[in-house]
Amino acid sequence: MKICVPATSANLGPGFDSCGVALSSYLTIEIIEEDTKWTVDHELGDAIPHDEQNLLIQTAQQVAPGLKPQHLKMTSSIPIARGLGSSSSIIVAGIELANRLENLNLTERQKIEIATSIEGHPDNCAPAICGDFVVASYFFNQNKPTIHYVKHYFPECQIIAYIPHSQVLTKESRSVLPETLSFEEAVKASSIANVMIAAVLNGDLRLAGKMMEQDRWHEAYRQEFVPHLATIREIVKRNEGYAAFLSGAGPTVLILTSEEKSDLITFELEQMEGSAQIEQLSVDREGVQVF
Ligand SMILES: Nc1ncnc2c1ncn2[C@@H]1O[C@H](COP(=O)(O)OP(=O)(O)OP(=O)(O)O)[C@@H](O)[C@H]1O
Ligand SMILES: N[C@@H](CCO)C(=O)O
Repeated sequence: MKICVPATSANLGPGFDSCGVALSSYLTIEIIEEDTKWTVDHELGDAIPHDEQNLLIQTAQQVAPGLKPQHLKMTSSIPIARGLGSSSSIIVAGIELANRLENLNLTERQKIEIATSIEGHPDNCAPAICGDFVVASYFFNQNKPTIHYVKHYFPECQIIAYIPHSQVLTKESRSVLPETLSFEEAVKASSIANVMIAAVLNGDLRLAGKMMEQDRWHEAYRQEFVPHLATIREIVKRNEGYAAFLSGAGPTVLILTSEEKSDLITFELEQMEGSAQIEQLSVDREGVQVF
């Protein structure tokens, strides 16, 4: 059995902690055999545990405490701590691992609820589970966690990810956010997000892109982690791309463009100073899959 989970890009500018899109880069978990202890074979570096300390196993055990240990193989093309949902991908894989090994028959909603309670916000894990574009809300109502979510088709476009080689942990990137915003500022920020979402639903990426670049919730506070964002925005604007915005907590910047502008924008990104990997991606429409 193989579990395959897509990368995700959260926020899309003003959809902070709420909107996300699944992308064509994947984490794959393969069950090799039942064993006497948990082992995770991977080549993702020394910081990622090979034993039951791995977040994959921790999550699976949280969902199904009596799980029998397995020998697993993990491969991933989702870079860690770059803003492409690596932590959500592993949490979603852990939930699916427990689901399949214990025949729990978890529904899509139950998986989203579990993943969100671990991750703290639904904008990466919901699209990792559902695929495509997901808008979600998560709040506590009389101490009860409440989730609402809607999956919708994301318009066809070219997606370019500018992925710096340096890592930024979500925790670190959230620590610079303000604790409060004024009522006036919150109304502005929310109206921009509303138009962004409505434009995506209408298939109007030109308008959606304008709104994606007008975020007022988080990007301004995170500038220290993304000194490259301003230059990328100039390149995208000059070449009439749709938008460039911080992917999740950064430092990756996601660029949306039409097919005809994609090669030129990619070429200009490659000429930029600094070390980054540039990948052309597409929208994953399926979410987590088991083969
Ligand atoms: N394949 C993996 N196996 C085990 N743990 C992982 C794996 N991938 C990510 N993690 C854990 O998730 C952490 C990174 O999560 P973090 O939320 O900081 O970044 P991200 O999910 O890549 O970015 P973002 O949430 O902004 O999209 C890693 O430090 C590690 O603890
Ligand atoms: N909405 C989250 C996504 C990263 O986990 C953030 O921007 O901090």
